[in-house]
Amino acid sequence: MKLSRLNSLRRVQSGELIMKLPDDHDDSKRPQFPPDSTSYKIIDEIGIGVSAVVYKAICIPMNSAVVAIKAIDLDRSRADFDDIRREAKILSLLSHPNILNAHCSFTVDRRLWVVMPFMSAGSLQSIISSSFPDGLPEPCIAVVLREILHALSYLHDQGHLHRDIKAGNILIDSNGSVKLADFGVSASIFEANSKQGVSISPLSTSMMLKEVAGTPYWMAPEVIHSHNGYSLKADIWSFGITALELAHGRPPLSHLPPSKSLLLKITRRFRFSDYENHRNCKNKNKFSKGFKELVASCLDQEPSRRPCAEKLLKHPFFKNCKGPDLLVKTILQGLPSVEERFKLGKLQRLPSMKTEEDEEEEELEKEIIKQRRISGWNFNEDGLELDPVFPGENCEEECSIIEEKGSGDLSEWCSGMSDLSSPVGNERGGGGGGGEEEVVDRESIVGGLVALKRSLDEQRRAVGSLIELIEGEKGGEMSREEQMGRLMEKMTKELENERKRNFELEMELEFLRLQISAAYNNNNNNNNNNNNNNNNNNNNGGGGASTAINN
Ligand SMILES: Nc1ncnc2c1ncn2[C@@H]1O[C@H](COP(=O)(O)OP(=O)(O)OP(=O)(O)O)[C@@H](O)[C@H]1O
Repeated sequence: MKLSRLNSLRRVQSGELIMKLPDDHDDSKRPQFPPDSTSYKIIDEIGIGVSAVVYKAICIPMNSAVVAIKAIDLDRSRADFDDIRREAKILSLLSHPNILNAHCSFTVDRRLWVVMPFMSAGSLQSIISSSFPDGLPEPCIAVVLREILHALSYLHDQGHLHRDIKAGNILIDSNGSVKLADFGVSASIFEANSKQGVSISPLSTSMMLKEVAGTPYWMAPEVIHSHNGYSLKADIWSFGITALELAHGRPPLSHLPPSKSLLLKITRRFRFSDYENHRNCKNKNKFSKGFKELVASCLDQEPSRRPCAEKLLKHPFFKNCKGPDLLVKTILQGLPSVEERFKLGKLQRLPSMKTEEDEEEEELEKEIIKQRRISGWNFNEDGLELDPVFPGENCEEECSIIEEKGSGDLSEWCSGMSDLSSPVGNERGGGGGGGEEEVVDRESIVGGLVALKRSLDEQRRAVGSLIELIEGEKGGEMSREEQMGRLMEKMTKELENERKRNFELEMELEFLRLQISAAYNNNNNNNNNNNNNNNNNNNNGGGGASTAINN
């Protein structure tokens, strides 16, 4: 999911938008791919996102060169027309071996087709989810991270933020070359500041962006909640999260829905300094000290303390880093093709494919949730993970719970909400009694709602299985096309529901944001009133103060 301005694409008509995106500054050097759909023949589907489908295709007039086409549904896309134009402009000015440029793009009906070089191994995210669910070997992570740092160093030098660094946007070719892709939410710091009327100097720390953009699990805390905005170092945070994603096979907090992970980042601080408490965790020797240090430096809460890409490239972690052919030998050999992986992944995503193990895991998770409330998050350098902290518990117990099952559900949300509803009173020693009662009340209500939601989910799943069963019985008579059609219909519905849910969660988040600012405003007003009272009392002499307090 990407957060960006809501779309205003209704005015885009077929054929209205045609852009050429040179992959080299010198137009004469590069092949000109035709910007019309009849020149391309789609071979296979290789990926699907929230608002786009990616195809493997050939370009007939270009000697049937293999390409990838990302077909973005303009009605569903959250990016607006200006964003798309800006992405095209940014891409056309960039030229780096670790950045994937598009050949050209144009509209076909209500879709924007972006024609790109085909990276035959697909994204690292798809590689990991199909063949390395527990993460990549460290020497391979080093190769990938170094190549991405080269891309970032180049981008940042030009004043651009990528704003969506993650394994899903890192593509690998058959020769092991690594490229950063998807500049859909990228931004130019110069552009943003000239829009805001700020005078520009490339080294100025005042070059700040304010728009919330990116994918929640990878977003830097300052992107979500800073009043001053954020800058290039937001990409360094996402780079650190990507390093964890490559190491563990998933980003931290990904067991929570995206909006909850955002909320936790707003309400909690990841305190790196506390990691010493977690020395006893398992897996502590899985990663080198150099790797842990590199990641820790990128995940510093304070953006200015995070090293820039150029400096990270000099980190000792990269000292013995191998070339991209290591990826060919270690990762690509025997890897199913991107098309095969996509088809397999599609089947695995079907609800009926839920295994008994998954269900057991859910049960255990529910049990843990009943017993635990999370009071914070720590970056655990040894375990290389963001760990939840449970109040008054020792590390070993925490770690075993985290490692067994992860954690989190609406009870965390609830504990987050209790803090949100009274942040000022709790933190500043004011507020008085009643807070605890409110938390308990809220918890029991949320507990009830959680139970209700689960029971509805269970029923939904049961009905789903029933439908599957009935469809399965008919399956013998159905042609393969019919079956695929039904499957597509079902998946489209699921996707639509997911989009609705995400939208609702975003609305909830917005509501909570408003609550926070209202709470702060109230508190400021109260403080002002108290100050005024104190001033009045001081003017009236010592006796007046006690009268005001008693009242
Ligand atoms: N140029 C390409 N060459 C080969 N495979 C590609 C190419 N572009 C995308 N893919 C494949 O298609 C998948 C989906 O691409 P897409 O850009 O929609 O993914 P995403 O970044 O995971 O989604 P989103 O942008 O919605 O967050 C990728 O995971 C990758 O495997």
